[in-house]
Amino acid sequence: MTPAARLATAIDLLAEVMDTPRPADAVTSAFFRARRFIGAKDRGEIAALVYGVMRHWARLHWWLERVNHMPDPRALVIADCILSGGRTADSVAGLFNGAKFAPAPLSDRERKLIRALDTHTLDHPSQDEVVRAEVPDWAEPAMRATFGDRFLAEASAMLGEAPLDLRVNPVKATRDEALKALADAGIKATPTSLSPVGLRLAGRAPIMALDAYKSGMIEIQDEGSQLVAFMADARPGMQVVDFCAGAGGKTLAIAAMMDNKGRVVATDVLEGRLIRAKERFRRAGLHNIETRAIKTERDPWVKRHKGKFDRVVVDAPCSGTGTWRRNPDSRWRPMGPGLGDLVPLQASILDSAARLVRPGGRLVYATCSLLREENEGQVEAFLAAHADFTLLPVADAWPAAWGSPPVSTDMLRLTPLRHDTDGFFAAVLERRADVAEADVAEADAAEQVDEAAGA
Ligand SMILES: C[S@@+](CC[C@H](N)C(=O)[O-])C[C@H]1O[C@@H](n2cnc3c(N)ncnc32)[C@H](O)[C@@H]1O
Repeated sequence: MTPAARLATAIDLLAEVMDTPRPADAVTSAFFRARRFIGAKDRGEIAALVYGVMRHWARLHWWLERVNHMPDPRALVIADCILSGGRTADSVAGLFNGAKFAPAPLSDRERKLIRALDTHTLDHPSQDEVVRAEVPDWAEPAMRATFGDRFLAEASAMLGEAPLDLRVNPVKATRDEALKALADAGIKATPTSLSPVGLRLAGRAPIMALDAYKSGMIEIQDEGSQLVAFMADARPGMQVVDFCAGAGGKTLAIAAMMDNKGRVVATDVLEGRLIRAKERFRRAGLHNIETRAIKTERDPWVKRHKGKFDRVVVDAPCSGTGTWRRNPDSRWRPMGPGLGDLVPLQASILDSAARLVRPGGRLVYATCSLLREENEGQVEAFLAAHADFTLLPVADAWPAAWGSPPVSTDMLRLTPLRHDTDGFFAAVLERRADVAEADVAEADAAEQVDEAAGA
């Protein structure tokens, strides 16, 4: 494809992304599936143009507003070419030439636009901090409350692309064996510094086409997500629930730690996700996982299995603020419920899932959010309401066999700035081993009153 044809295709893709509430990665995959004639290199460059616009969204809108131009897909791509791509106005005019497969020629208004933007760059001293840091209004107060004077530094660390990380499946291979398999396929990777089974790729690579992936030797998983799964310290023979298992990213890591011994129950309210997860479990050679769709977090299954599990992991639905590098569009149109609905839902899920933990067992609460109210705030509220649980510091929760813990704090808080992982949070709550029968009976009675009241 010519550079002009790539630009024209990028404008079409951006228009589709802007025209739907669906996540950009899903729209992009469907767009290229419908245009199989576009080669891998061109696909990469077209996606990079569109993702560039989404990463520069606030600043591009700031500039377009300043020069009084509508932020339509053409204008956004034109502005990004000049402000971030370093193109001159003349070179942009040369690409919008109306030739076959090229974008239509610039209108008079667009000609004025490129002259106004010529020689400028994305950042401008008059931009507010939130514009420079690409933070949407809905997240600003919570991010400021979380980070205080580190707000700009933490937010700025999320402007770039996330690295591509892999988790080596210990049931199938060692990290050295996986490194060799990747090297044999011409892919450069290095061991991750925090996860003992992680690999970080030097760039992008078609991982899913590799034998090492198809045979279950490696999985795509951010290093931070791997660390969250290890916080469960799931051991062979244990009974474990992954309560919000989704497509099974953490379930895979947890079950692999158990070396196929014991049982993992992966539950979720979305059955479709669990069905997709099953294929991943099969590929990974893990036979100790069963899936169970639940209607809500208060599904009768939970009551029937009260106090039965050594480990219960709650990877709660959240704002996803920790994954902004990976999904830049999600900051501009949060998918699903907003913070006002998420926070009570997280509390309700945690409260219900806690019933599954046996005395002496552990509850792991995790999110891919950076926001205090979804993280420490939830844990503090839970502990205040559940005297039979205590917080286990990371060093005490971390699996002894996995070397030193990644942090020395009470809870695991990972940010792109400080750990170069996605933003993740995890806290381990241990249920007192001596929970008396009387306490359990009292909790049962309270629960029956709640149920009778329709809570
Ligand atoms: C952060 S995602 C889980 C990601 C997954 N653990 C992984 O590592 O791939 C949160 C999941 O919670 C599920 N969920 C939402 N509401 C729920 C509820 N009330 N009870 C249980 N799961 C719920 C969502 O369907 C979603 O799959």
